[in-house]
Amino acid sequence: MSGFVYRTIGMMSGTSLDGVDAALIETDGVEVLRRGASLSLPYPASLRRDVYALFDRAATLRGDEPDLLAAEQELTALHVEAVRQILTREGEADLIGFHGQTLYHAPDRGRTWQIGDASLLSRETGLPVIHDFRRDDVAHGGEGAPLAPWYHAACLAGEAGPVAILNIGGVANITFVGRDGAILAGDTGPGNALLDDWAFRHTGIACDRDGALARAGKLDERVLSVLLDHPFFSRLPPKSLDRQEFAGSLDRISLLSPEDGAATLVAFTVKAIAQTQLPEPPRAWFVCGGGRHNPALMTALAHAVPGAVKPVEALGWDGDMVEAECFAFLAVRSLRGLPLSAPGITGATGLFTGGRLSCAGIRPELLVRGALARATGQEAGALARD
Ligand SMILES: Nc1ncnc2c1ncn2[C@@H]1O[C@H](COP(=O)(O)OP(=O)(O)OP(=O)(O)O)[C@@H](O)[C@H]1O
Ligand SMILES: CC(=O)N[C@H]1[C@@H]2OC[C@@H](O2)[C@@H](O)[C@@H]1O[C@H](C)C(=O)O
Repeated sequence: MSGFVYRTIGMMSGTSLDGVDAALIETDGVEVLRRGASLSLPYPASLRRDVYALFDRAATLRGDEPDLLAAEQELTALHVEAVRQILTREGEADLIGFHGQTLYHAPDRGRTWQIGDASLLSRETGLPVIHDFRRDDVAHGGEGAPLAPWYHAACLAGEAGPVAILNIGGVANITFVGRDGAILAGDTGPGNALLDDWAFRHTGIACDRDGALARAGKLDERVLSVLLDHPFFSRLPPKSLDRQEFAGSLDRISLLSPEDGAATLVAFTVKAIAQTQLPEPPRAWFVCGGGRHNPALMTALAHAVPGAVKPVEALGWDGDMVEAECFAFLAVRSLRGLPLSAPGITGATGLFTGGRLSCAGIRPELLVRGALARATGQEAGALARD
């Protein structure tokens, strides 16, 4: 253990817009000592609709539009509720890592934007909140994503490379760990987001549950090659995506039946993963994120890549909570000034820390004591534990 151990609640609301995942871990930002309570709170359908509508205008939003602020308040309130429920089960915590909802991600334009009111979250919970994890990385020439490789690598400690951790969320991303422990990471392409949108369009259900549509359909090779004809796929990792980057793909499959369209989208996600250029083929692929619940995706993946394909539960992890736990871990790294950026992970020009601290909810005397503790060489965790 290299420092003070923090009981930290991490929260992620991912690109699938399915809701907020929250998990408490005990960590010093280098190792994970304990995984505690976790939960998911679904977005109400109206909030999902409201955020979805914001995606379409994200590039031109200023940040003070009433509908944007209303969505931000509502999703922050859901995070406050998630913290309350975790605290009911865990008693106390030191810190919150708050990812927020990515609205817009364009590192090539120097922007990545996660909405969520960290100051309100801190006031409502009385805890310090680390947020805005991606901005500094972009400022240092990085992609701003993925950041989870830090957590994947910490949890993999002792597992011999070459292995891959594959997250299939709304977007899919990979962490490759070589024999020598070197990490190469990046988004691979679409995950479930297109399939969710397609399923919703045809069935009114928010995802292709258990791959039912895709398993009844046939992949259209010609359409698949059109989908794969996108400049993102000729880039080498590290690289990242905005959720909406491939939204136009749905127009390209619009003439297919619901089943064939779903089968083609599954093949799109899987082919994009399989063709990602890695230093050597992983001997095992451990899959986390909601996509591992889709048997159509998992079966297609097992056929498309060399090496074993298993859910991360094979490593003893909870594949639905990896990202929430990750933002708890990264919050502690941020508090301690440890790196969140690295050239092999995000393409940043060096090792840099990131994230912002909101202490709006902390009693002033604790802040003063926290500052004193830091000045005398103790760690800031003393601040919230007091
Ligand atoms: N039983 C299931 N059958 C099919 N798909 C499922 C099932 N359960 C979950 N999913 C998929 O998983 C998605 C949610 O995955 P997850 O929570 O990992 O995404 P996210 O965290 O929002 O995304 P990201 O990692 O891109 O931020 C759902 O939108 C759905 O597509
Ligand atoms: C900009 C943004 O929010 N990116 C997400 C998204 O969801 C999956 C993939 O795209 C990944 O790059 C990232 O999230 C995870 C938690 C990450 O940063 O590792």
